[in-house]
This record gives sequence, structure tokens and C-alpha cells, in this order.
Amino acid sequence: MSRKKASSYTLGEIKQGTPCCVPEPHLQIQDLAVSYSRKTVLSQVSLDIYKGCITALIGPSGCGKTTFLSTLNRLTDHHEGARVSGKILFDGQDLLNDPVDTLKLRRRIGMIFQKPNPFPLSIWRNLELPLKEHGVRDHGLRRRKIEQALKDVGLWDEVFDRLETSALALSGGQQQRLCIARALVLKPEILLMDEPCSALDPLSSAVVEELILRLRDRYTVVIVTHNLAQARRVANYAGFFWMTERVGKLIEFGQCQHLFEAPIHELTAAYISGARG
Ligand SMILES: Nc1ncnc2c1ncn2[C@@H]1O[C@H](COP(=O)(O)OP(=O)(O)OP(=O)(O)O)[C@@H](O)[C@H]1O
Repeated sequence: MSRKKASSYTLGEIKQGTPCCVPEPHLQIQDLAVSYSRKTVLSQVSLDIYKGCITALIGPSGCGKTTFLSTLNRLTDHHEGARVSGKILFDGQDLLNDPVDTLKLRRRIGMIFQKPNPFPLSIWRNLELPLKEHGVRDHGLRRRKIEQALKDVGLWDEVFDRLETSALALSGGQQQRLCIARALVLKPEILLMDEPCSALDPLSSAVVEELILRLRDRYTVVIVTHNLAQARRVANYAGFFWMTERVGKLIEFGQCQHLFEAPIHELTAAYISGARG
């Protein structure tokens, strides 16, 4: 990653290491359980997601991390046979039991997927479309928002002279940053990221990881990652999921540094040391 590209970010200084001083819950998850066609895949999950912090979710394949993430903006509504119970408290509302406008909810809680999924349209249209869908009618305002979002993800300098070309012609890392810009353009409060670097080459992955770090303090981020080193580098808080009797459970949650350096549960210790999982 070149220094020039990194310096084109506009999100300010990176702050590393220390967890947020005064953690304030942004999402409160209480006794969450998910089943697919009556088969329970996740149960008894309770934790707070803190405002302005990055929370990393780790654990072996199949223990329910993606399913958990998908409940937070009700994407599970679109999973056939999914049943979700418990409570997810967000801004005075219970997202599972109160009436919720899911379009508005997903504007406030955006999702980034493992594989970059830009629309097969121009770079510009990728960002204009969600703004139009959410009622931003003023062309000048849309232009300013689009430019800012591209600057926020460090893409502006790379694409400003080819905004009308296809987003699919971008590299994988650029596509993923465009997808992050597409979420940021709607000014979300929370970003859910499902293994956002795992489909990228190491250099692109490093650029996206740096971007995630720069989002800290400005957005609440929940990231699922199999890359334990990455979780340690970016997260303030970490949650470790594990399967017990074929059901995913949250085994341990806490400050990232504590979880990695002094885990309380022996399963966490075994997983992060590579002895299990
Ligand atoms: N749409 C679905 N329909 C039925 N079962 C599902 C669905 N999505 C996930 N599952 C099941 O739920 C369980 C948890 O899957 P999930 O993808 O959440 O795990 P994960 O920890 O994110 O795994 P990975 O790290 O491999 O992505 C698995 O047994 C999976 O087969």
C-alpha cells in the first residue's frame, strides 16, 4: 500500500490499541436465539455492542457468527425458515418485537459482505442509486455526498476521472471500498462487516483493514473475521463463538486485549492459541 494512497483518506488520525474510555451501548442483545426450520443454530447470546467501537466476532466455521450479524439489521427476515427470538435494543426500540421499518433500519445499520458486491453499473450510479432510493432528490447534494463517501474510503483520487465507468472494472479491493462507500453515503450509525477482507489479496486486504481502523470512533462497527491477527489489530471488543452440542453460543465477550491475552474461558484460550478450532 503506498503512502500516497493512505494519505488521501479524510477520516483523520488512526487511534490504536486502547478500548473506548466510556463504553456506551449502541445495541443491546439479550438472550438471542436463531433457528432454521426448527433447528436451533444459535442460542443464549447476550452482549452489548458499544458506540464508536469496533467489535470483532471470532470462532470456528458454522458457529453462527454470520447469522448473528444478520439478525442485527433484520436480514434474517430474508432467510427462509429463520426464526429469531430474544431482544435487540436499539435507540429505544426492540428490533425483534416492535414494528420496524426495515428499509430505514438498514440505512442506519449497514452491511458489508465477504465478497464485494457492487451493482453492475457505473461507479457513480452505485452511490447515486441508494441516495435516490432514500429520497435525496437534490442533484448537487447527491454529488457532494458521493464525493465525500469516495474520499472517506480513499477512492476519490483513484477514480475521480472515471466515475462513469463500470464498477466491475475496479480491482477487488477497490470494489470492496466502493461497497463500504455505498454504505457510508447513507450516513449509517452502525456498520456490520462479514469477513470484509477474506476475498481480497493481502495488499487490498491491508488497505481495507486500514480503512476499518479509520472508521473507529466515527461509526460503530461489528466485524466477523477468521483472521485473529486482524481482530487483534482493529477491535476494541471481541466476542468468541463456539458450537456446543451443534448450537452456536457466545462463550466469551470482553475487551479485545483481555480476550486475547488473558481469556477467561479455556475454550477461548484453546481457540486463540490454535489448539482447537
Ligand atoms: N439461510 C440458512 N438456512 C438454513 N441454515 C442456515 C442458513 N444460514 C446459516 N445456516 C446454518 O446456521 C449455522 C451457522 O451458520 P453461519 O453461517 O452463521 O456460521 P458462521 O460462524 O458465520 O460460519 P463461517 O465462519 O463459515 O461463515 C450453520 O449450521 C449453517 O448451515
